[in-house]
Amino acid sequence: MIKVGIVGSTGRVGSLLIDDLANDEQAKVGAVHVFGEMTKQLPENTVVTNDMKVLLDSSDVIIDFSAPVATEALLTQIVESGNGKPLVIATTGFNKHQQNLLVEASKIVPVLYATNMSLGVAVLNKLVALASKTLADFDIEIVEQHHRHKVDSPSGTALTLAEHAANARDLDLDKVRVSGRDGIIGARTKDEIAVMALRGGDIVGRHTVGLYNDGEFIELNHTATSRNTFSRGAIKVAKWIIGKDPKLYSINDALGL
Ligand SMILES: NC(=O)C1=CN([C@@H]2O[C@H](COP(=O)(O)OP(=O)(O)OC[C@H]3O[C@@H](n4cnc5c(N)ncnc54)[C@H](OP(=O)(O)O)[C@@H]3O)[C@@H](O)[C@H]2O)C=CC1
Ligand SMILES: O=C(O)C1=N[C@H](C(=O)O)C[C@H](O)C1
Repeated sequence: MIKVGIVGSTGRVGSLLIDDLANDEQAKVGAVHVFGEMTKQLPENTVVTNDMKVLLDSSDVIIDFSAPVATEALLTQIVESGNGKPLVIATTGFNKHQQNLLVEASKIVPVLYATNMSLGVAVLNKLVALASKTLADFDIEIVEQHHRHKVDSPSGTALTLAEHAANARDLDLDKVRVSGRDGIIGARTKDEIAVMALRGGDIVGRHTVGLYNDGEFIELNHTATSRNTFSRGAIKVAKWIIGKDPKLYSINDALGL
């Protein structure tokens, strides 16, 4: 059995990972990193720790749905020690330093980073690239909606969708991204890509990429209706990444897209 180590094990998705792994025939929970208190019943012999080294030593692969500072501690442990285990990183909201650490860690162990672990969003990214390139005159606007507890904005998925749109048009997203409109801001500029966030209730995750022109528009939408979509997607790619060479992989590599 593959022993999975979980960072963010007490969280909304981490908790589902524990449930999904209890029903998996190839993988089980080997160890959990606990920051606060673990109240959930764990399988017998699960290693419970607040030490990233112990977590790594007790696991064959790590799945991380946590917070940027927690992922940073995991990555730092690997970069400073020069060894570790394959990583599946799903946490969003990283700063530049944390993004660099991800790249450094991927020179030591295989790392798959995906801002969204669903098959649907992986395909949506491709559709957005195609539509953005083909419909070159259309205005691109992205809206994401999430539950009231989400702490980062805009979502990692929305930023990844925006990157696909910008890259397809040879634009630098940092230069063209708009994150708010308020007051007499002037007319929309041709290349800008707005990424707007709504928060409320228990919305699992909804992303809409609109391409608007005079006389017609297209809206490409993905809605996650269950958080298990993410936990099960992460378990699938965790099985795939074991045995791979150190490198930064995308979810498309794992899904063969
Ligand atoms: N890529 C994808 O498909 C998806 C990504 N996500 C991302 O995953 C992350 C987690 O989401 P979600 O489960 O909803 O969040 P939660 O807030 O429910 O869970 C966060 C987890 O991280 C732990 N944590 C927080 N701070 C620290 C810290 N300083 N050190 C160690 N552990 C810490 C929490 O522990 P404690 O309970 O003790 O506070 C908790 O276990 C977010 O970044 C979210 O955007 C979410 C869904 C899908
Ligand atoms: O925090 C969440 O819930 C989600 N976060 C991810 C993101 O920021 O894109 C993925 C998903 O939309 C749910």
